Amino acid sequence: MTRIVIMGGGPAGYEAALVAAQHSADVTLVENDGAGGACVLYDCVPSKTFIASAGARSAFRNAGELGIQTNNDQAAVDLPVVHGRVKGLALAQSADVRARLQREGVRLVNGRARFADGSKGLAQHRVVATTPDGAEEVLTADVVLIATGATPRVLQGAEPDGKRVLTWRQIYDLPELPEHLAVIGSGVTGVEFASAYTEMGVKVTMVSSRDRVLPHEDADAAAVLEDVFAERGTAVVKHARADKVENVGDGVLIHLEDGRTIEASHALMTVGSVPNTDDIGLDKIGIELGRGGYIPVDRVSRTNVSGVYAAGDCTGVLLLASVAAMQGRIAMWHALGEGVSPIKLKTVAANVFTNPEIASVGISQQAIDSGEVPARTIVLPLATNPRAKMEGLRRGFVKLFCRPATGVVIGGVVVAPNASELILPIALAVQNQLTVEHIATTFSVYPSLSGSITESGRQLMRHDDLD
Ligand SMILES: Cc1cc2nc3c(=O)[nH]c(=O)nc-3n(C[C@H](O)[C@H](O)[C@H](O)COP(=O)(O)OP(=O)(O)OC[C@H]3O[C@@H](n4cnc5c(N)ncnc54)[C@H](O)[C@@H]3O)c2cc1C
Ligand SMILES: NC(=O)c1ccc[n+]([C@@H]2O[C@H](COP(=O)([O-])OP(=O)(O)OC[C@H]3O[C@@H](n4cnc5c(N)ncnc54)[C@H](O)[C@@H]3O)[C@@H](O)[C@H]2O)c1
Repeated sequence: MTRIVIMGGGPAGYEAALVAAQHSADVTLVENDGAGGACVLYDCVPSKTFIASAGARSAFRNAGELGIQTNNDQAAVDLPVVHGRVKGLALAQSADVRARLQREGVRLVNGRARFADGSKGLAQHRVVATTPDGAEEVLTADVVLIATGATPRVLQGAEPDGKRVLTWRQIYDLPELPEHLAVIGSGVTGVEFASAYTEMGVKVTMVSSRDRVLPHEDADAAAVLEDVFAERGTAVVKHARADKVENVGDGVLIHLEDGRTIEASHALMTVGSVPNTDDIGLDKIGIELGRGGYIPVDRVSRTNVSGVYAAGDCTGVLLLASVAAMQGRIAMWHALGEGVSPIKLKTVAANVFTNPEIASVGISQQAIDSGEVPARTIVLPLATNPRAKMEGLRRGFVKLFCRPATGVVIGGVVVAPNASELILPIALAVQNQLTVEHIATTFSVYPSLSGSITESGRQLMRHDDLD
């Protein structure tokens, strides 16, 4: 029986463990914090639960436009209930993951794992698990999966204190909503929290080191978000790189590299993550870290060391729970001799959980505009969609990209409420090389936002006919 040791119990680790157990391997998973990992306990699950409460407040406040008057247009936030719900759901989800792993026969060890091989190049590996009480257990493995995830990046001079200078893992301990929150870093994490706190009624200032928010996402989508921020009074300070963040007692003072300063009551640091790779004994087995401290892997999650795989945020491939889980599964299928397809990043669907949401899949508009990928494109503003009009939605769009000659769908972007749900038909098309004709001739419900997706297909098809 193949002995497998997994270091870390986030989506990469636990999904791998499930696959390995289903293939009758002997699986031990060593996890430091709790089943589900940082994804479930501190990052993805808590943030999306918080965002759900923020969205409920917005829906309540916006009901007036549709003719529904509420008695209290302020829609008060009961923060202990919101935070209690966030933490409760995270713990419940972690317990579910734990129960599932145990049901499938995975052995769980609560502790910190590190390699302890006596020399490099061995056929079997030794992993030492140190439990919270300091006890050590030595595990021998034919295959090891490193799935240790990542941790919030700390800027020197802006060390979080948990009171006024905060990481996203500390905000759910605040007794009250911040009066004025400065969100430092305008990547996905930053804009999600800026959007959610704005919806909660908090004054928010975004500190963006670039000329726009979401520098890695679709530029038109980011522009919609900036418009929404402007309409709701969320300031975006651009070309602003924070050098130092001071807790000045009754607030924070943010010093920018160019000498400007920004005052706020609290600062939320969303300046990225660093992989958890520096104290797990990689030197003992001969893995050299790549740029940013990530573990280099190939498309079936192999490291350069035989029998050692890595998956998830510690590899820096695409920092998403879905990708982590797929890398983990692929690692186990490969290690256990199953037929496996290398991971295909061009088909990954992702979503930014702002209001409106921004979902995307496949080739980007930027790759098309730069001439890297030839494509025909269409953009349909949601304002033309009957369902959007009924629901009072003014912003958002559907974009669809296809190959010029064949009409095969190669990507798309949706900016809409629930874009995370609407992207699936485009993802399905990209994954299965469907054409715009397939999309155009599929029935969508009338009236529905997804009608804009089938209409995009029809508009691109019309170009086809003219070719
Ligand atoms: C605020 C935020 C929101 C996000 N929202 C989304 C989202 O909506 N959708 C999405 O797809 N992705 C989201 N992500 C990204 C997603 O959370 C990560 O991609 C995902 O958690 C990666 O999973 P992982 O298994 O690699 O690592 P993790 O979830 O980080 O789990 C790794 C675990 O390993 C443990 N560990 C570390 N070292 C050791 C050791 N030596 N021994 C034992 N255990 C160890 C850690 O304590 C941790 O529990 C979000 C990220 C952030 C920061
Ligand atoms: N909905 C989701 O799926 C979701 C949510 C959150 C995060 N994630 C994933 O996690 C990954 C990390 O995202 P992230 O937003 O946490 O990190 P990031 O690295 O993408 O963004 C951090 C931003 O902070 C900026 N920054 C760095 N130092 C700064 C400084 N001193 N002052 C001002 N700005 C500074 C950087 O320029 C960057 O734009 C992403 O790949 C994302 O896909 C996904």
